[in-house]
Amino acid sequence: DEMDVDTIWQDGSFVDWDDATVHVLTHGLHYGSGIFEGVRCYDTENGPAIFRWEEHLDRFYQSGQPYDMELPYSREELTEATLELLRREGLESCYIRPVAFYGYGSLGVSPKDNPVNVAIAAWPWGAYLGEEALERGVEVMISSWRKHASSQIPTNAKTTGLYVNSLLAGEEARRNGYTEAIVLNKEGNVAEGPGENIFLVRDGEIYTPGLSESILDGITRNSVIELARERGYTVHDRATISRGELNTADELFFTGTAAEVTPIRKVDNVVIGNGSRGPVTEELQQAFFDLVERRTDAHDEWFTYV
Ligand SMILES: Cc1[nH+]cc(COP(=O)(O)O)c(CN[C@@H](CCC(=O)O)C(=O)O)c1O
Repeated sequence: DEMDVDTIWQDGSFVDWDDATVHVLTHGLHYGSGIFEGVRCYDTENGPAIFRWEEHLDRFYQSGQPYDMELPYSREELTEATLELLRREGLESCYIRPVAFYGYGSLGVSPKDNPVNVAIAAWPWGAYLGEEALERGVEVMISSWRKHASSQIPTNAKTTGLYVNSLLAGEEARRNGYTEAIVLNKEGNVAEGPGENIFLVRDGEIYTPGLSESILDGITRNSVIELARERGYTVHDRATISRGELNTADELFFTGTAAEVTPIRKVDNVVIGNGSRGPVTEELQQAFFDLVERRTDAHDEWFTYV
């Protein structure tokens, strides 16, 4: 395949990439009844290392909870399968995609006794929003689609079906010539990106929406908050950010496993700060990459070496 990866772990065994298929009457395909994770492995000075695997695994199991979806594999089994997959494929810097879903059985909204299927794939994945984005930043649009409220669907679960909200918002932005969207919540305050959390810098202090704003509890978000506080920044990690504050921000940036730390340089064609990566963003982006590529021995407990 084009990703130059031959095998996928599926329901307990390693299968050829082309054979990793499901039945068209799979429950998850019809009703979005699946959960997934996005994890990065970095090629570090001490060899390939998966960033915060334990926290991603925690969230993977937790994401199934609202749907009574119990994964039929232990943490050890999923961890060993992932390490074995990366070793077999000789993957060093890569993106890991665990997914679980109600499988083939009865149809109808209730998953009844349909099996829970689990797969883990991995492939090389570069800068999520484009190589130049990390340095120059991206131009975003505030989507006309709002984020679903956490009272309607648990926004802290990475539910596959929910990502049609992200698709609607992100494609609307790209259709209009922007790279990515910002999604407001039903109160009209800032939630996050379609696949990223968002941070705002103003007068040297850092703000990011909290869980009450209907966001995903991002692992990169939490890591960057810790890195910022270690560097003496005041971080308001349960902020309510109004739409208007985006325009008067000194700096804005996205965080995510795929997006890493991506500056935002324009919102709806309004220039943010100096119109490129801001100084605080650059400092935290550099700290993040120094950390994940192990040019520092800080937070070694965040790394699972392959
Ligand atoms: C809605 C959403 N919010 C925030 C984040 C950042 O969370 P974290 O990765 O734990 O820092 C992600 C991850 N988005 C994943 C899926 C991207 C995709 O295109 O699929 C990712 O970054 O892997 C989200 O999907």
